Amino acid sequence: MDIKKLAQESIAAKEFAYTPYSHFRVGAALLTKDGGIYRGCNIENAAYTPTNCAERTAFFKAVSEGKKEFTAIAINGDANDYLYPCGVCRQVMAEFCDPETFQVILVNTPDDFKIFTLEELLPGAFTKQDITKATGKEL
Ligand SMILES: O=c1ccn([C@H]2C[C@H](O)[C@@H](CO)O2)c(=O)[nH]1
Ligand SMILES: [Zn+2]
Repeated sequence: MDIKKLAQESIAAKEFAYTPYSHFRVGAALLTKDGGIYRGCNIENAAYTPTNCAERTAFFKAVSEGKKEFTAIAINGDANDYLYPCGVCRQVMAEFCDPETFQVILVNTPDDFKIFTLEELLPGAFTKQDITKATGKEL
């Protein structure tokens, strides 16, 4: 999968963003290990806190359809700059992705992006391995 294509998908994913409060649209394109792409957009709410970020929308769509292995996510916001995922979304990524290899691609334009590993963005994340260590239970 070429990065430019995933970057374009993240921009296209903003189309259905539901943002009557912030007017700030975010799109994400999540690449599965088997080459599928799940798009996500942010979905806001009058009560504010139920708002779902684009990144989590993409993850939850994929997981709800049985996908649990991912290689990369591209993210694009309306800011004309790189948009870094929030802490909650980083933690959701850590649940499903290998921190050393999963690529987080911050898209400014299809030709202008920055790539980080998840480990760089959320070093030492708390994961199910920590629970296994503490309880001896394989999860
Ligand atoms: O990484 C981010 C950061 C923000 N937002 C959304 C949440 C809210 O709808 C709007 C303004 O914070 O942008 C995302 O979807 N992803
Ligand atoms: Zn988020």
